[in-house]
Amino acid sequence: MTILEARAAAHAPDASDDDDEFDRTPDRAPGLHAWVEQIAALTEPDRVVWCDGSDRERHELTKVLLDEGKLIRLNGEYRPGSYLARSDPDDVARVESRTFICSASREDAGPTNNWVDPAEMKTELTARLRGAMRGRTLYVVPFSMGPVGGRLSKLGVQLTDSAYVVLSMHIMTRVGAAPRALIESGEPWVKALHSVGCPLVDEAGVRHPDVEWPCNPDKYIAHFPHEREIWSFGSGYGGNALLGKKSFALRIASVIARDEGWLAEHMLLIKLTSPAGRRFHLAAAFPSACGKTNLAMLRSTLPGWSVETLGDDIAWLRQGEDGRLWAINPEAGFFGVAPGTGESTNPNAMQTIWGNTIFTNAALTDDGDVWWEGMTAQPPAHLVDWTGADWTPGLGRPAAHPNARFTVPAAQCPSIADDWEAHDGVPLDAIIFGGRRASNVPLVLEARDWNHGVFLGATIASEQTAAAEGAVGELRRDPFAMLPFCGYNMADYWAHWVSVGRRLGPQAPKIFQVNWFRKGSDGRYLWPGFGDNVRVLAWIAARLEAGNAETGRGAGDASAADGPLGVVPAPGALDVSGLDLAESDLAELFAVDPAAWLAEAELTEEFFAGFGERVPSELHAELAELRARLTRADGGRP
Ligand SMILES: Nc1nc2c(ncn2[C@@H]2O[C@H](COP(=O)(O)OP(=O)(O)OP(=O)(O)O)[C@@H](O)[C@H]2O)c(=O)[nH]1
Ligand SMILES: O=C([O-])CC(=O)C(=O)O
Ligand SMILES: [Mn+2]
Repeated sequence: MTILEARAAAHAPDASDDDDEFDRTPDRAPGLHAWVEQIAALTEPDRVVWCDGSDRERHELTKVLLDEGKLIRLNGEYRPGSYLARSDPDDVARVESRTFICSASREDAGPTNNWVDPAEMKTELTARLRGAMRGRTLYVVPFSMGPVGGRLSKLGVQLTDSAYVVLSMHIMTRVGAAPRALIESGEPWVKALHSVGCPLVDEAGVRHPDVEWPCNPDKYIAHFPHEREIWSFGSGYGGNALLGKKSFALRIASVIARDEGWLAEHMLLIKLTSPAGRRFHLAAAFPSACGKTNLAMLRSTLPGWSVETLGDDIAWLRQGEDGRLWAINPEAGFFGVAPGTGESTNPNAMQTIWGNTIFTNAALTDDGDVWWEGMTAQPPAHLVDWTGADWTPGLGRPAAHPNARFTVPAAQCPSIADDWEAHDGVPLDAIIFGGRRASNVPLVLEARDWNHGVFLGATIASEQTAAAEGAVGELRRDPFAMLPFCGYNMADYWAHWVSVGRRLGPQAPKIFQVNWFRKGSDGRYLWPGFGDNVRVLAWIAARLEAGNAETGRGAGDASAADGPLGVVPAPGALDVSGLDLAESDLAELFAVDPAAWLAEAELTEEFFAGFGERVPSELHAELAELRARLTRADGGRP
């Protein structure tokens, strides 16, 4: 039965007898079948539809959403096959305060996660889910994270009562018969249950009209790492509802990775090619809305250098038979930040979203296209803003929500690498950590060794962005850009990184830290960023070449010098030719104020103390080493 037929049947008088598609599904995966039946009995949807990921399904879901007024069709002349969704104004970003890691003990979740006893959480959520899908359709969405059947790939099934979520899962993951067949053949898989928590029929059996963006003021994004399960209730927003992404590929996968000896990371993945044709694979972890998608799609301003895109948000890293660390992007699409994305900043993203794109919370132009702040230098004279209200420039409020997003297939990206779906992934040469820091953190530095790199990752702080609730601009620790995404105790996660490095030994990727966001005393960004970030990548490549030539690490060739924080470019080693960059700004980009850093070291000590005994001794040793170097740089004052 197709989705439209199922809906028609459900509205026919005697539909209830044969509308359950799953009754006619052969019971080859009793776990899956029984689970779907159990959730259907609990949530009481009008019907259950098994999704196959086909184009036909996509068209039918789109028609349903258009008919229900939940999508607006954009002008096909400008944006073929594309739609705009407007969310509830209270459902626009991830809800970290309502995100839970329900491990067996509070200590396993650690001090950075919200913890609730798993049995208690299931009892509470079961009550919330009772009848939660009344009047709606329960979609069963089998999917693969990573290419279907790939060595590093993993399987999941999302149950959801949102057609918008199914359409988005079509783009962001590999949905369909192939992952379902693997699940039915007995491969392990992750249960991902999602409901917007907004039934259309109340307890008395009275049907209520639907709304443009159903959701519930009470939200739960709950993870059960031991059972490898996700229960998400009350939100339709991407990071809370597209459960393959942050919930599975990071929170649950980080636990699987700990148990299996690999790494699930909040990292973009790129291939960098030098003028001499040398190729480097780099992964970079930046907190939400701190430049991953932009770096992943970088268009080089340095002649001869190029960047190809492999992934823009998540990377799974695993040691290969050759002893090196190999990486895949487990996703199939991009869920990118729209504001700030324009021809001048990210032309590859602008070309990627030429069509077949779902926009959420963008503004609508009078001729049926989308617009957001930063798409063009001048806004159109009139828009309908993300809330559906009329908008004209000068109103003093943005037309698009600051966390407006585009959802688009990765294959449409003009800079996508040929091998982005390679089953074994790509061998990694370097790992980069970064954050949004107006002060203190230099443009780039290189870790002295793996453990120093783990220390750099563990101590990242970044200014809050609109990607999650909270005060934008406030500085917070975001170790490894994983603060909201680590599915277990963050200190254990650091220890896991240390142990992975030990296993990789000399084959480990080199580790770097970058900061595109340093500001001058006048408040302007000191570094041009975007395409010019390739200049930093070129220096990193030079360091990788130097590392290959030498046996050891650290400074020791013409490209680098030793600094208190790490290895930095030697004078002249960073190519800034043709940039309008004052000598004083360049100096400021690398300035290290030992007093400010000693104060930051104090805060790091406090931060580590919050994790107690579980912090690996290697990180305490790195902190001691940092303080010693800073004290020497400060003229030896204690
Ligand atoms: N000044 C400056 N801004 C940048 C740079 N790179 C990205 N940005 C801006 O930072 C914001 C977020 O960039 P994204 O690339 O979407 O960030 P992200 O890390 O992919 O965000 P998530 O998808 O939320 O994880 C956008 O407004 C960008 O325009 C840069 O090099 N310099
Ligand atoms: O997960 C989301 O909602 C969007 C995203 O990429 C992030 O916040 O890091
Ligand atoms: Mn992104």
